[in-house]
Amino acid sequence: MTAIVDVQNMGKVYDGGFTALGGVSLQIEEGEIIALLGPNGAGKTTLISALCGIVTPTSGRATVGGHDVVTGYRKARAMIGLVPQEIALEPFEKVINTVRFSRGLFGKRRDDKLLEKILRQLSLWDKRNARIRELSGGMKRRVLIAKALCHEPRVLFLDEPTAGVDVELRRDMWQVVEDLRKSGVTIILTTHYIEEAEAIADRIAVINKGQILLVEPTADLMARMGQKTLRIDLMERLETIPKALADYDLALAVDGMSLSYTYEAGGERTGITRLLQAIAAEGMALRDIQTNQSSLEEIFVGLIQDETTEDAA
Ligand SMILES: Nc1ncnc2c1ncn2[C@@H]1O[C@H](COP(=O)(O)OP(=O)(O)OP(=O)(O)O)[C@@H](O)[C@H]1O
Repeated sequence: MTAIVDVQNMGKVYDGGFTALGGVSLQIEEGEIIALLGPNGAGKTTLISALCGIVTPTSGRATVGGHDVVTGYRKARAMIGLVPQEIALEPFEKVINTVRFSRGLFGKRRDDKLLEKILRQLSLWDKRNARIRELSGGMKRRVLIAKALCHEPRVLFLDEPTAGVDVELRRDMWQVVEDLRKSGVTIILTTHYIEEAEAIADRIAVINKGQILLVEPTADLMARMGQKTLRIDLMERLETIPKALADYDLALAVDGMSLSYTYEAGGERTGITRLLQAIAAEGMALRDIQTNQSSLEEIFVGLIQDETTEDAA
């Protein structure tokens, strides 16, 4: 299958010499949700701005739906819906008019049926005659999505869709994104919230300092890099870790009532069987055991730190 978005070695050096993108390559398949995950200043907005023709790349190339984003700008842009980070809406305009106007900007014929479908999908139909300034922050964001969708794009870019949004609204937004995917739109979103990427993306591209560090299916990333911790609660208090268990890299809790063992969840050998046998051989009685999967957050922080350490070396 050919990628609907194909980025080849794209670079961006801003006037003044700052390299915001240092040769990024990325292929996005039709119908997927991909998250560009990275800290502030990583280059996420620059990348999507370059794909939308707002920023001119200084090297490399990219196509959207087969159209070059620079030489075939109009055709490429017609396939893209962009939901910007900043909420910039006309406060006195009615919801329906602002969305209708956006469609007109793409030279598309007025289509009230389509508008109704989009506004209903985003739970804005009841608010269609409300003025923008009367809406809550979450609704305003949904108006931005409606505006981005009204020219029937096949690819939707969401630049930090839930920045500054409370937890409940964030979940609503995740549902909106999932519903949009079901309607056939390919979605590329930027975020610094790891849990957001984990919750909704099929694949995650980790980006830092203008470089893509990895692109992987969310589940694989969790499985490949995820560590698990086995917590062993003891019946009796331990002063120190017994010598026979010294090879296991165990941590003893401050209260001496539990041991923690960290292992690679995806590894061929976890060492758990041997560890439990060694514990039994020591005559230690167990109260309980539990495992805990490390979150993508820890993985992400680990990746970014590795980069920083390598830079310093
Ligand atoms: N017009 C510009 N001129 C010069 N430097 C810029 C310009 N726009 C962005 N930058 C710089 O490029 C880097 C990448 O910015 P970008 O907005 O792409 O990052 P981001 O990953 O989207 O960050 P955030 O999560 O904070 O939005 C930053 O260091 C930023 O200061």
